[in-house]
Amino acid sequence: MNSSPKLVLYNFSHSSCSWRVRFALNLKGLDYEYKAVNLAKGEQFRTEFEQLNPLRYVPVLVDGDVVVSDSLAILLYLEEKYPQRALLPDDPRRKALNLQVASIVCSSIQPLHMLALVKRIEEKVGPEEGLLWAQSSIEKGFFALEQLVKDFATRFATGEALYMADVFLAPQIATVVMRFNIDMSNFPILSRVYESYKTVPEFRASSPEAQPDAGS
Ligand SMILES: N[C@@H](CCC(=O)N[C@@H](CS)C(=O)NCC(=O)O)C(=O)O
Repeated sequence: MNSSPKLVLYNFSHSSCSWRVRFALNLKGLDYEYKAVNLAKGEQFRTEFEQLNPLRYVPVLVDGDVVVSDSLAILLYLEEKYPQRALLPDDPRRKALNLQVASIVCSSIQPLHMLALVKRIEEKVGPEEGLLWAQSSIEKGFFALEQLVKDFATRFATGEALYMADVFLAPQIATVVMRFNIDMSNFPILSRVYESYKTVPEFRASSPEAQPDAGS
């Protein structure tokens, strides 16, 4: 009998950061308990959640007595503790490329278009400025990513297999297409790999619409 406690993921259906972790858990075949933190209702500010992550952001993974927040940290933790279905290649060059893509998405793109920031810009600078700021930040990042992966991308961002770069890119592209009306024709490589992601069952199963809190 497996005595390990079940993993618990505190997350929100429509959060792209949460989507990365759901996608990785699915790829690794890890069962987890879904705990919804409804960001639209401000549930990240509840005391119980703040005790798990004082930054009050989702996702947070709980694995027994280990609590990890921040999607990149969670992915690296999962990779070490649950090495099945590796999300980082052995080759140091491709491994670095995967880490670079993941880091760019989570530190140089997503934080620049998070809803709290966009709302603040709309309030302080002007109603149209939030969307324009988000779009220019996303496009700058996507142009850089296109350059970065151009010699490696085939079916997926860094080759024929799905790796960590894809785990970060797939929800990122899906989210900005839906939310920020990004014209993906400017990004032919990202568009091509995005078409591949849409056929991956583990990605589809991790999408916002497939989650128990999708309608909330
Ligand atoms: N670097 C963090 C960022 C986490 C983050 O920005 N989470 C957003 C949702 S994608 C959030 O919880 N926002 C709540 C808020 O802004 O109050 C990660 O990758 O997990």
